[in-house]
Amino acid sequence: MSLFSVTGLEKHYPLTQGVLKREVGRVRAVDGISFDVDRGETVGVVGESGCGKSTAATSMLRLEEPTGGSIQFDGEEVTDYSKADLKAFRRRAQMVFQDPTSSFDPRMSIGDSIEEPLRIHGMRDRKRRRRITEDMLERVGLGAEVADRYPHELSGGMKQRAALARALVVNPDLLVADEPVSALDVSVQAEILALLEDLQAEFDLAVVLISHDMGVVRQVCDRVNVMYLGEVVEQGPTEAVFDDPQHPYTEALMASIPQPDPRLRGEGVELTGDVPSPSNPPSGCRFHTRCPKVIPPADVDIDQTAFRRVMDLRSRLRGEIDVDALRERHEAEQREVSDRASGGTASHETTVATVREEFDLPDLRDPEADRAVREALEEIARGDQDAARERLATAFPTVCERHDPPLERVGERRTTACFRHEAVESPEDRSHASVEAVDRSDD
Ligand SMILES: Nc1ncnc2c1ncn2[C@@H]1O[C@H](COP(=O)(O)OP(=O)(O)OP(=O)(O)O)[C@@H](O)[C@H]1O
Repeated sequence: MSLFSVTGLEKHYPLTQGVLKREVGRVRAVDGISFDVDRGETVGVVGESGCGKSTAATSMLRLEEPTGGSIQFDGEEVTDYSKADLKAFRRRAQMVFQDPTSSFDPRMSIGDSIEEPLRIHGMRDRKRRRRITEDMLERVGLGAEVADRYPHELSGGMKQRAALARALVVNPDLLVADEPVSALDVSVQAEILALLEDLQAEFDLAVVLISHDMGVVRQVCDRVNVMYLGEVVEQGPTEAVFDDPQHPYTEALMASIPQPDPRLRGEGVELTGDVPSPSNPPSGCRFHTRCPKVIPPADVDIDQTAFRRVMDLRSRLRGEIDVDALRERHEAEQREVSDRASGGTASHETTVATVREEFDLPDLRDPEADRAVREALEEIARGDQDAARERLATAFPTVCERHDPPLERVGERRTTACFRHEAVESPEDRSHASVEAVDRSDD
């Protein structure tokens, strides 16, 4: 059994309205994630800003109360802990935060800050506390003399070293580090990560490392969990995930790592659109509204890029497309090119052309699909975005929207939640794979 594991961990925040604070919805910041970490292991949680990583970190340590799921630590259920149990747990499970400046009291010397947890956990002997503190300062590469200095006298990197010293002074078993290097200069980041690795080996720690940066994860994590909108979409040994990512979101994150050698860059998949709100996550696979590989319907002859663009148009058809603004911009551009256009008499055709251009929609080779897009564009020009959305939803159904892909095993300690995880070559295979996946998700 692992030292620490979470199963179906969930943290929802109520969305309230009015003086009576009536609950009108929920922010599903963390929506049922599961993973484990063992002694001597560093497990990463990676994803874009807002995907729920920090909430996962604080909920798994019960710094905030989770709204669901189980947390196991050394064979015990953390959600059942009494106050006294929690105090003991807080010693054994430490957290390091992103901003080393705000984690120190500016009026306290570094030494006093570091020995404070020892005092809180009952070590009365002042000299002993000081000895341990100085020893810890040496181990994090700062030197005992730093004990008498104040936070403002230290650089960001030094403060993060001191923060590690404070976390480790009580000899914990588990360390949760939330973006421990993202506030630091790039030149200092590698040093702190190397230190974290050394300390982890020395103290035989289980480490959960939270980061938005795939480069950081690659450097220090043995295994990784990729999170999107409150869910884990892929997990596995870091090497394997980087060598052969199974989820398009993982690929997209990897493509965002700066890579000077163009031969080593990923497929260049680009993410379109913003991260949707966790208070109203998309149906089916939550990533389908941005996924470069969203699965087209099997009976429509359409290439991947064109399908993505149709889906981009669809997802904006909740009244989000300001047709008048688009038209005005288009007309202004036209006026610059020629004086022929006379203001205020924009035609229906102009609007259709403008929206088509805005979404970079090509003519489709499948005549029926092409007709559906044309008719939808007409409806948009007439101001009926609902009708256009309905039409496109009917003409371009996708399994990714209708069904939630389950996390499935795709290798040794590897799982992913994507209907495309099987190698698919032809559209026939793809539709077959999708149907199988749908069948499984319906079980
Ligand atoms: N107290 C709260 N009440 C309501 N919503 C919240 C609360 N805390 C966080 N959220 C929402 O939950 C979602 C996840 O936030 P979280 O900070 O965990 O993400 P993150 O991946 O750590 O992002 P970042 O790296 O930017 O901190 C966000 O949409 C955020 O707005």
